[in-house]
Formats: sequence, structure tokens, C-alpha cells
Amino acid sequence: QQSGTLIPEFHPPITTKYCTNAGGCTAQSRSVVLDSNWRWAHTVSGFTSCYAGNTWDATVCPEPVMCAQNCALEGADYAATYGITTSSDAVRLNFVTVGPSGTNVGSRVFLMADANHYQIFKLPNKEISFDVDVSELPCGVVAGMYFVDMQADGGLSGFADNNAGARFGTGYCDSQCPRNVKWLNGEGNTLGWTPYSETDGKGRYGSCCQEMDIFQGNAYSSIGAAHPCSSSNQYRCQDEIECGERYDYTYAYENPCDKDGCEFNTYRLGNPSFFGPGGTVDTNHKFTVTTQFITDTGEDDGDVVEIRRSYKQNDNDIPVPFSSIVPPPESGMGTFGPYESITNNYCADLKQAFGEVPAFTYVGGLDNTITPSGRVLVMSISNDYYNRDATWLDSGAHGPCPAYNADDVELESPSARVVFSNIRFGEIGSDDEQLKFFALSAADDLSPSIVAGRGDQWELPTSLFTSNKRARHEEEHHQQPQSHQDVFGIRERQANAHRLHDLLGIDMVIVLIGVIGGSGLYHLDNLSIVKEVNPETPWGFPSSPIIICALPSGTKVAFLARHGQGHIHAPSAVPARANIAAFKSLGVRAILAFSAVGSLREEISPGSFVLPSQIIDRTKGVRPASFFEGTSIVAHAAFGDPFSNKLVHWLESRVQKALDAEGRGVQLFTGKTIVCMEGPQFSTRAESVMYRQWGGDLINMSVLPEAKLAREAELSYALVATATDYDSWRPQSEAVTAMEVFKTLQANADTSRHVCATILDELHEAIDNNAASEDADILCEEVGSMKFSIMPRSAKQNPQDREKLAYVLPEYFSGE
Ligand SMILES: CSC[C@H]1O[C@H](OP(=O)(O)O)[C@H](O)[C@@H]1O
Ligand SMILES: Nc1ncnc2[nH]cnc12
Repeated sequence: QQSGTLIPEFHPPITTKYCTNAGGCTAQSRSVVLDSNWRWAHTVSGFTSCYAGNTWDATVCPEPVMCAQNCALEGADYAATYGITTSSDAVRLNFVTVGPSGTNVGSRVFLMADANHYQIFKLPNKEISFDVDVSELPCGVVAGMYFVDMQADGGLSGFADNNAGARFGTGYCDSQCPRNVKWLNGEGNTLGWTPYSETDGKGRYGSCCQEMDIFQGNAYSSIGAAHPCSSSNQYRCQDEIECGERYDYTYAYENPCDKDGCEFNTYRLGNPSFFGPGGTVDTNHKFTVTTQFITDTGEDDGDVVEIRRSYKQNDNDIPVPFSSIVPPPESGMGTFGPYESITNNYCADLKQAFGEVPAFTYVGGLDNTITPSGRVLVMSISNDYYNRDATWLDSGAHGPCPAYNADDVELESPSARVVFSNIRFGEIGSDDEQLKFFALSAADDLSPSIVAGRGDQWELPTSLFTSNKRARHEEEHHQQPQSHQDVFGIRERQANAHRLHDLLGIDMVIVLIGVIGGSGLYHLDNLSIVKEVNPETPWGFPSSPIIICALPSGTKVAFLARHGQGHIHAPSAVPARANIAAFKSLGVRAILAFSAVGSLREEISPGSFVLPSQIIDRTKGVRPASFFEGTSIVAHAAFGDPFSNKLVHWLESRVQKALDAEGRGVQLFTGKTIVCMEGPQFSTRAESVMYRQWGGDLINMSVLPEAKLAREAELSYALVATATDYDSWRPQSEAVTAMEVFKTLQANADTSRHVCATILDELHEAIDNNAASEDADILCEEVGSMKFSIMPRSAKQNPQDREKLAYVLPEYFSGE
């Protein structure tokens, strides 16, 4: 195809940014170009259209090569004909545009580096962020921001009869191997052209290439998806079979690409309220999407092993929630996960769980989705007529939209539009320090691929939803523990069971242990997720949804990330009351809290584990530290022994054994004193020295008010302090920095997980059978401790306050 000269081609300008960690972000003047498929093509020497309506002119285009030689692509009137406008750093795409020469539906543009070349993005070890406004995108209309493996010059140099090139938007390909591409490999795709709509048809050939969808979405649903292809570079598939046209099992998977792709759709993964109008990501308003391409080596030349996405809105970082893949119950499979990013393991599990053909793996997984060679950035809006409709995005299991057909979408939603803006590309974390933190220090920790990569520990779960008879039996058995009924009031147990039932949709799950993960510890190993729950307590929501998980034995524990998934709560802002109240409401009796701490003693070297027995409070009174605060009820909990002595004592030998078994030589210390400071800045050298003089052995920012609140809620509480640094008291050493802490965080988190995997079953058993076992009183110590701490009832006490307190202390305040 040739280049026309009748209508000047003026690429709408747009500013993007390139960001580095060292230098910040630099503005770049770029532009967008309309895909050639949308353009008017006419005879080189006249005005006869080569393609009109939905067919080729047989005279001008009797066969593919002559068609390309005879036809010229024209410049585009971006705004009037196609509804494409740019302004500063934003591009707006309108869905339907009634223009001078008819009605245009949908569009596709590519980001240009210069007038004749697409911008090429090398993705490994990089991230891309952009803002998007999908508020005007209803069901059935999908906006896309994605990367495809097109040639930088649009095929101009590679194909003799392509003289238009990237300047006219040629060379498109994607993983659907679309056969509606009119200009392909320097030829018209005229052979076997069969119309399928008033304007479009399909030719014999299709244009395949690897595709990475960083965002396909509308106001109701959104996905990120990896679509590998076995071939690298754009590839012309030869016929409807090779192009995978037939939607039956025989042919659909014979083409070189994974058309289904491996998607991450939070709705499909059981988080229907995460994304949507009024959702956690509120699609009524603009938000930011960041996608990181994490390599195995942490270097640009490594292999991409994980694709992580997160959101930001109103300055709040919103990590993608941990999600389990829950296959249909009749499949008999347990749940898979948890996952919060795209990895090869996640993709294999996804396909297995939903009974899909594992094309993702067949055609090469992530290795064949993102290669080092670079990608072109596409932005689009459509009702995906080519794939019949966009229900793969937003309807059925994929989103809340009702079934629809693409024609109606066009008629009913002509004013749909999307605005993409503020596109930033660069080094991981260069756009956002928070994300850098995770990429550098905790990506491994949050990455299920790497968890799975540790091999044997990641077991396929025994889900409650698989109606596993043994698990069921155990639950029934647990319903009758005499000791519990003795120790805790039946009314309270019923209340907790009720809440659990409401939250989990299952009867009487016993969850006696709550684990709090601190910095670096955002999940446990060797557990299967039963359910994520997010109880709203009278003190608000916990730091993040609580994950109820099952040990391989079937024992359930509750896990909570203190700083939230994505580490979004600073130590002073951790909603400790909601955290403890939420645990209590689930029936938890004992809390094992992990914390990254600084060491104030030479012998407690970074990497050591400590079970402290005392606390010095250096918080500044800004953290609500009592459930009674702000109520008309006064209580004074005993706190002379801030940790549960018996629980700590029980832990000593078990943790020691677990550390010995791990074999990394991690030392355990007991009987130490921890200073809890306000933060978020670390201590001065003088303060650090002073804490030593006071008798402090460790320092953190988190144990208070957590321990106080656990005591008020009558929960046993022990801290497993994991030393990350030597604070700032050593005269010859550097003062502590976050970077210093990060260095040890990973190893400590691994060991913490090992400790949990080793001791939780026994702890559960000890607690569960406490009346009969030699550890009989692990729990009894705290139970009843508030009885005489609460000032006697008076007429001045507000009944609503009593009701509120019943949430954590139903023993004393409920049933009034
Ligand atoms: C990341 S350095 C300081 C931070 O780490 C500790 O958190 P956590 O106790 O939740 O492990 C420390 O208390 C500070 O909050
Ligand atoms: N040195 C330190 N001070 C306070 N909190 C910490 N958490 C980890 N190291 C710390």
C-alpha cells in the first residue's frame, strides 16, 4: 500500500514521560497515529475507493499484491472523522463518531516515537503507569492499553509494497491473529474476503503476534492479560485453521497464539467489589494503573517472571487483592493460590481450574509474551465486534454486566469514551517509591510464583468448598469441644460462629489462631486460602482483608498483614483496634504477631529471632490505644506482663526447634525488652543509646497498641521479633536506614513462614484441647482478665458504648 497525499497526515501530539530512579521523570514529546485499517484507501492516481462498505473493489484489487500497488492510504481527520483528540498528556477516544463521511465506530492508535516510527518499549525490568478515566465506558464497550510485537516502521522496510509504514499506522498484529486486517505484509488481505458487518470483513490471512494487555476494561470490569505466541515478531497465519478461527476444540488452539490468554480479572477471581463504580477502585473517577514487568534477575536482560499490577486513586495506593482461583465445585479441585499477579504458575492454575486448554503453556508462557525485543503501545476503544462482543470482559463470570450483543451496544452507547493520560514508562519504582519498595524488597515475598518456586511447600489445598468429608467431619467434631464451652460463654461462641457464618458462608469454622504479619511478611506458606474476610468492626475495617487459611491438616488460621497488603499503613496509622476486634469477632483466641525490629544489643545480630517479655512505650499518644477510648466506660487492663507469659513460654521450645530444623543457624533470644517508638523516622543515635541505658534490647514501631488491645480483648498475644538491623547506637556504624532493614527482611520472612508452618498445628491443638492437655492454661491466662478491670456499671454509661464494646467483650457487654 502506498502513501496518499490528499489529506495531510498530522499525528496528534501527546506528552509522555520516561522515568529513572536516579533522575526522576523527563517529559517526551510524542504523538499518536491511527491504525491503517480505519483509513480511506483510494487508487494511487484517482479517487476510487479500494475498499468501500465491507468489500474490496475487484477492479483495483483483483489480488493482494496489485491491490497494495494500486492503493494509497490517506491522512486522517482525527477529531472530526474518528473522535480522537489529544491534549497535553491525554488522549481521548470516542466510541461512535458521526463525521463528514459517515459514522465511525471504535478506533485504534499507536504511540509514535517520531513521524515514521512507533515508540518501542523494552519491557523487562520496567514499569508503565497511566491514568485512565473509564467513567463513560458502559457495559460492552472496552478500552484497551496494550503492547504488541509490531515492527517499529510498520513493516515499511520489510515488505516491498508497503510504502506507507508507521506514518499511516500499518503493521498491526495481536494475539487474536485478526483476519479483519486489510493491509498485511505489504499486500491487501483480499483473498477470501468475507464481510461480517456493514463495514468489516475477514480475509484469508491473519496477523498474529505476542500481546500484553496492561489494561482492557470499562467502568465495570478490567483485566490485565498475557497472550503469548510461539513465534516472535509479527506472523501472517495462512488460513482460518492456522489463524485459529474455528471456535471448536480442534482448531482454535492450532494457531501460534494463546487467544484466551492468561488474564487477571479481580471480579472473576472473587473480588466483585474491587473494581467498579463505587468500588475500591472507584471507576466513577480517574485512577492510575501501574504494571511492572519483574525479571528473574532483577536486571533488564533477565526473563520476565511476574507481571504485577497496582492501582492508585486520590493518592492512595491500591494493591490488587490477593485472590484465590476457585474452580467450580463440581470439578472436585481445591482452590489455587493465593495470587495477586500474573506468573506462569498462576496461568497454569487458572487454565486448569476453569478447564481451559492450557494454550498459555503450550505456546511458551511469559517467555513468549514479553521478549527483550521491544513492543509497540496500542490504545483502543471498541465493542469487539470481531470477537462477537466484549462479554469476555464484563459479563457472566467476568463481570457484573448482563448479556448483550455488540450491535445494541453501538446503538445504546454512542457517547461512550475513554481518556488515557499521564503515560509514564521507566525503571521499576521510578514512578512511585511505594512500588519501588515492593519491587526491591518484597516482590519476592508477595510473589506466588516464587513461593511456588520454592517447590515442595506449596501444596494443592483442601478447600472447604470441595466438601471434603474429612475436613467436614473435623469441623463437626470441633463444634463440641467441651473445654471451650467451659471456658468461653456459649453465647459468645454462638455470636462468633454467627459472624463467621455470615462472613464465610460456612458453618462453625474454628479459627483459634490469628497471625499478624509485619513488614516483609505478607503471606504464609503451606496454606490454602479458605476465604478472605473483611469484617467492619465498630472501629472500622482491619488493615487489609483477613485471610482464613487452612493448614495441610485442615486446621484453620487467620492471617492479617499489619500494614495492609501492599504495605499501605504507616506504623502510626495501623488500625490496631479494628485488627484486634476483627480477630476477636472471628473467634480467634491467641495471636502470634511478627515484627521486624532493630537490635539494641550486639549479641542480637540481624537475622536473630526474639520472644520478648517486656515493652517500653515510646509512642506519642497519637494512636488510639484502648477500646474504651472515647466511650463512657472506663477500664484499666493489667499490663505488667504485656505478653502472655504462658503462650511465650510454650513458644520458646517450639520456635527453637523450628529454627534448628530450618538449619540456617538463626538464634533465638528470650526474656528481652522491646522499645516501641512512634516513627515513622528511625531513632537518633542519642535516643538509641538512651534506650540501651533504659534496658531496651530491641526496638520497633508496631507492638503497641497491638499488645494492649489484645489484652483488653482478652486474647493471648506473643510477639516474634525478627531483627533486621542494629538500630543507631553503634558509634562506628552507619545509622539504620530502610535499605538496611530491607536486606534482612526477606530471609527473616522466610524463616517466619517456616516457624509458622512448623508450629501452628501444634499450637492450635494445644489451645483447642486446652482443658485436657498439659498446656491447659495457655488461654485461660487472659480469659477473665478484664472482669475486674472494667469500672462497675453506672447509669451514666451510654448503652451504645456498651453495645460497641460487646463486639470485643461479649462476655461482659452483650445480651443487655
Ligand atoms: C520497615 S522498617 C520499620 C517498620 O518495620 C517494622 O514493622 P513491623 O513491626 O510491622 O514488622 C517496624 O515496627 C516499623 O513499623
Ligand atoms: N531500627 C528500627 N527502629 C524501629 N523499628 C524498626 N524496625 C526494624 N528496624 C527498626
